[in-house]
Amino acid sequence: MQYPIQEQSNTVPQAQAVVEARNVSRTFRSGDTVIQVLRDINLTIQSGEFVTLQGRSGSGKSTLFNILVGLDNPTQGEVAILGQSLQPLNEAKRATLRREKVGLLFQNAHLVPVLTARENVEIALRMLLVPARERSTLSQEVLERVGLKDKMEHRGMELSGGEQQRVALARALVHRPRFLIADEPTGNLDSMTARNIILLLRDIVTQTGVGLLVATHDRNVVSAAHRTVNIHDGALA
Ligand SMILES: Nc1ncnc2c1ncn2[C@@H]1O[C@H](COP(=O)(O)OP(=O)(O)OP(=O)(O)O)[C@@H](O)[C@H]1O
Repeated sequence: MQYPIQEQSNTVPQAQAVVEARNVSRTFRSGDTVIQVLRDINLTIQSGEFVTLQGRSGSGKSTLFNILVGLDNPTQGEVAILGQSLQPLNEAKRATLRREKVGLLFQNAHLVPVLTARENVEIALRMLLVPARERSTLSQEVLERVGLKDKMEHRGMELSGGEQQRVALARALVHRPRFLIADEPTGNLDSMTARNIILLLRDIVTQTGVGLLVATHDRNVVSAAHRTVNIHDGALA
């Protein structure tokens, strides 16, 4: 059976824009009031690039993230993932592009507590109709990659916060996405555990060539990144 996971290669792919926002603006309407939440955003993340997004609460980070992965539409401008503009695509095609090419990581791991680490990771592959044997092999490989070789058969509820976040990272990476987007991934972790996750993210970017965008207030994440962009009142500084 064919499924859309690329063959693993030891060479990092040539730099390519994994996501590109061009002149993106977003307004919301509340009664007669129009609220401008994003203003003329231009942002490109290349493959192999680790970029952080910093901004105060309410500055527009979540709104931008939703638009970058096609969960919301800009009022003006456009977004392309790997050169494919999202705006002409219908919901089903966007969902497919997201499942195949994008990895999502959040502050909370959101594991299914009664499933094992491996089963939690396999969920991402079930949605891509990957056959059972491949699901198991790919999930084991990526769990090993995030340092959980010995905990694969532990249930989500038996893992520490840092281990759960590693499983969530494995789940976000198992289908070999080209664009990984993370919202405060170290927000719930103690500083030592957070540091390990940051080093792991950096290694993964270098080794796989995934493009990574992280919204964070964590100075250690910012200093590990190649570049930081600041958002203020919906505009990039
Ligand atoms: N659907 C909506 N309707 C009206 N206003 C909205 C809507 N979604 C977001 N906003 C407003 O847009 C602004 C930016 O919200 P957003 O959630 O993007 O900020 P944020 O930077 O992610 O904040 P935080 O760090 O607190 O999560 C806020 O003022 C919010 O109230």
